[in-house]
Amino acid sequence: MVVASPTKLHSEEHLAIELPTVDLSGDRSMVSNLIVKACEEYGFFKVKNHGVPHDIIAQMEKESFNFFAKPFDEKQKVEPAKPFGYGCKNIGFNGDMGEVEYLLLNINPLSIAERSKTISNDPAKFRLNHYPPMPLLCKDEDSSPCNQNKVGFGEHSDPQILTILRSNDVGGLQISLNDGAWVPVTPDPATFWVNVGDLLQAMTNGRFVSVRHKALTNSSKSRMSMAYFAGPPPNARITVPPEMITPTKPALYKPFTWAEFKKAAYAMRLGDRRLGLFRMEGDEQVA
Ligand SMILES: O=C(O)CCC(=O)C(=O)O
Ligand SMILES: [Fe+2]
Repeated sequence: MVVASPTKLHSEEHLAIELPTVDLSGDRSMVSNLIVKACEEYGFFKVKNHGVPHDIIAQMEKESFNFFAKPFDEKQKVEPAKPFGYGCKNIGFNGDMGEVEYLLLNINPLSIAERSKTISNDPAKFRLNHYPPMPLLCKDEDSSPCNQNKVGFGEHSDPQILTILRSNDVGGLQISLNDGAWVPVTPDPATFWVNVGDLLQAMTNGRFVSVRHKALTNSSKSRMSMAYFAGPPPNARITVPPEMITPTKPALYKPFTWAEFKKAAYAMRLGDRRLGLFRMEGDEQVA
């Protein structure tokens, strides 16, 4: 893995960074070390040689495009996304909007939970996001060229343990570094991205970072992303292994259950820092 030092691009807010890539066919202990480092540094990494057959992914992408190409009335015949179904522009329940339409699906219960003690199928969420092409926005009323991509999915972190994300070959995803700079993620349809979610940040006492990210639309091409959100069972208590709590690194968060966290998250806006609600008393940090 090579992580190049950041270099400024022409646009002030974007950094060109080579994000960590983990080759899952590599030596297991090396793979683990790379994953830990990536989760600490970025909360985000790419996996290659993941073993999911290309033709299955291609078929899923084709079926997803077929669904979103249907007339709006027809798509609306699917249940509204509460919690599973079709949604358009409205993201969540608190007024967040984006240039995205999506399908939230439940996952075959046998597929994941049988293989994992931590990840639950209760309910497991799979999300298809479709970002139709959108004309560029103009910055000001003056004569400067129109060069701003519209936001498809606004800035947020994912609440679960981790997310496995994949898109077609159209760019748009950006991740935020600790200092707030945005890094565009180069699309790579043969690979998956893994995002650390809020729960994993809490479970590691802040050692792994829940990556903030957003997706912009493209001006001429449709973008399609697929995300699997891995969460625990609702009554799971989110705790930190004792060895991760030390005098110099005291517990950052009060214990909570996933059900409590979800309830709090559903009452907040997409971009709110939910973990802030569970910080230990007297800790003035936001998340
Ligand atoms: O479309 C993307 O690449 C990101 C989507 C996303 O962040 C989400 O569904 O939570
Ligand atoms: Fe996300």
